[in-house]
Amino acid sequence: MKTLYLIGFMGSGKSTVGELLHYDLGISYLDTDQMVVEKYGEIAAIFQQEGEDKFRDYETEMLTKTSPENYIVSTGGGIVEREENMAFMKNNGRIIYLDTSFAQIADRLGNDPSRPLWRKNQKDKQKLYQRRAKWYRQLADFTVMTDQKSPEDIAGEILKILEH
Ligand SMILES: Nc1ncnc2c1ncn2[C@@H]1O[C@H](COP(=O)(O)OP(=O)(O)O)[C@@H](O)[C@H]1O
Ligand SMILES: O=C(O)C1=C[C@@H](OP(=O)(O)O)[C@@H](O)[C@H](O)C1
Ligand SMILES: [Mg+2]
Repeated sequence: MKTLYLIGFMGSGKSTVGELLHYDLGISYLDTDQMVVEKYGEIAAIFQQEGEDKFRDYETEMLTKTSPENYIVSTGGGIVEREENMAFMKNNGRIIYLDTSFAQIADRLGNDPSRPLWRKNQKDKQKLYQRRAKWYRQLADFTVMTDQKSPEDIAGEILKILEH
């Protein structure tokens, strides 16, 4: 199976659904954020001490380590901030976009302090959401709407997509 990259905004469920698919399909799993944390430490600390650009370097480093076959990869919401990342995923695997409304994301994340870009004010977060939504849509081979669905239902929809 070609590697599956899950993309979407923070809180769309990439990490949660990625792990479910990993168990359902019995194939290997990676989360680019987890890989960064294991090598470089907590994300909030990286943003604070080294800046977002350095975090993006680490994120790209981890993405380019992922293999084109037999992996489920949950990406970070900002993976689309670099064109080289988008090109890498397009050339190496299949891309599924978890499309979630801003309102639902706000419900899920609340005041989560572990995501530095979620600490911005409401207007900036909405702008970021709109700017990235375009890229997610363009990049995706498939899109799954996630509002009002459980992670299990979303994983089930993806499994159906993979059967075709
Ligand atoms: N379909 C869903 N319905 C309700 N809550 C969800 C759903 N998917 C994820 N969550 C919750 O939203 C939060 C963010 O999920 P996560 O998988 O970390 O998203 P991402 O990796 O896209 O940022 C977590 O608290 C998770 O339990
Ligand atoms: O959207 C972003 O720029 C980010 C999303 C986060 O991952 P999730 O999308 O898994 O929350 C994480 O990579 C970091 O906090 C930056
Ligand atoms: Mg995640």
